[in-house]
Amino acid sequence: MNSTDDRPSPILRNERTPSPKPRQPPRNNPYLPTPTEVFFLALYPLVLLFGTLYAVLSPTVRAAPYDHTTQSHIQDPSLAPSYFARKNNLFNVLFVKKGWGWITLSFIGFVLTHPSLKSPRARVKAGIRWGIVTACWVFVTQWFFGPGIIDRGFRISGGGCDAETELGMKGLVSAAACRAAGGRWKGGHDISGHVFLLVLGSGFLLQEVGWVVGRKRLLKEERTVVMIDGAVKGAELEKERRDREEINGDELGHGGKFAVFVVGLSVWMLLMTAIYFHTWFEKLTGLLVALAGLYVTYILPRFVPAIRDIVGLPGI
Ligand SMILES: CCCCCCCCCCCCCCCC(=O)SCCNC(=O)CCNC(=O)[C@H](O)C(C)(C)COP(=O)(O)O
Ligand SMILES: Nc1ncnc2c1ncn2[C@@H]1O[C@H](COP(=O)(O)O)[C@@H](OP(=O)(O)O)[C@H]1O
Repeated sequence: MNSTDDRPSPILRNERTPSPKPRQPPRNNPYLPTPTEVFFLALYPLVLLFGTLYAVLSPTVRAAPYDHTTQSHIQDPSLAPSYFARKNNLFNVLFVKKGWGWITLSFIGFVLTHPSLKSPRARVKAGIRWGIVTACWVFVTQWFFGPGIIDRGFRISGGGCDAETELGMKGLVSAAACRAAGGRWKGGHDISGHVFLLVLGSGFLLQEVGWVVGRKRLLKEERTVVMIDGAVKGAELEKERRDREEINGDELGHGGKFAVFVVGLSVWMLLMTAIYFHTWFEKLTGLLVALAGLYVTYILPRFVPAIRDIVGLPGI
């Protein structure tokens, strides 16, 4: 025999041959959304794509006169292609224009009524995450050490207020100030505030409600987290023992149902924005800025333990 191993075979040695280990499915990547999250996130670009294609292909929408400066159809009810193409439609005035208020209200309703969120610790952490997404909303749409990021982006990309040159009025650095002075805010890249708000707000509610309510029933998959020593573990490991003794937390409840209604309405209005307003590129940048906010709030803490200690993860 040519073999260099001159020990008797395992059978002769009376040793057990090692049984092959059952194959574990590969762990989800802590730096990326889980497959279920990817499924829900993919709905946003699909809605935007569908709306944009619908606008291009629909004879009614194509035939309606369009103003490229305001990025909307002519608002005269007899010329607008649909009720939803008008800025003064009730859904826009009462829902989207007060959008962050509705998102906040439904979130508070869910947190205060759901049995899984009874512990003060879970409520405080959920409140901190609300603070982060709210800060994103404030910075992008309202104020960012001066004008919000949308208004700053508009000016940086070459836009401005025509009243500044035509009427010689200085300092009209936001769309609101420009319009208040009777000017037209034109010429720049106008990140869609509607797309941003609707994606950020509904994505926030889906995370907060989905991981609490669907964790046991719908989502059999695990979120993974990076521990201080660099090891990748399942996020459930960090759930407090007391919280693991399961409270019957897989029912939506009234708060959850209201939040799902707000998410549904947001997706509907997103589709309306996609069909009747903005260029495809402005909708895309609105989407990307919102996704960046969701990434910072929900994925970043999975791989930065120090941040996870403060903000937690929904449902953990
Ligand atoms: C670490 C620094 C933190 C900085 C900020 C932290 C948070 C400060 C507190 C902010 C108050 C939050 C209040 C929450 C309750 C409400 O939201 S009530 C207000 C209701 N208003 C809205 O929801 C307005 C929503 N509308 C818009 O954002 C814009 O109209 C738009 C939809 C983005 C589009 O604008 P257009 O003008 O139509 O283009
Ligand atoms: N789904 C929708 N329904 C009605 N108006 C919409 C809309 N989406 C966008 N708009 C309007 O289009 C303009 C640009 O929106 P945004 O930049 O926020 O995406 C805004 O006009 P006004 O600012 O004149 O109200 C906004 O009200």
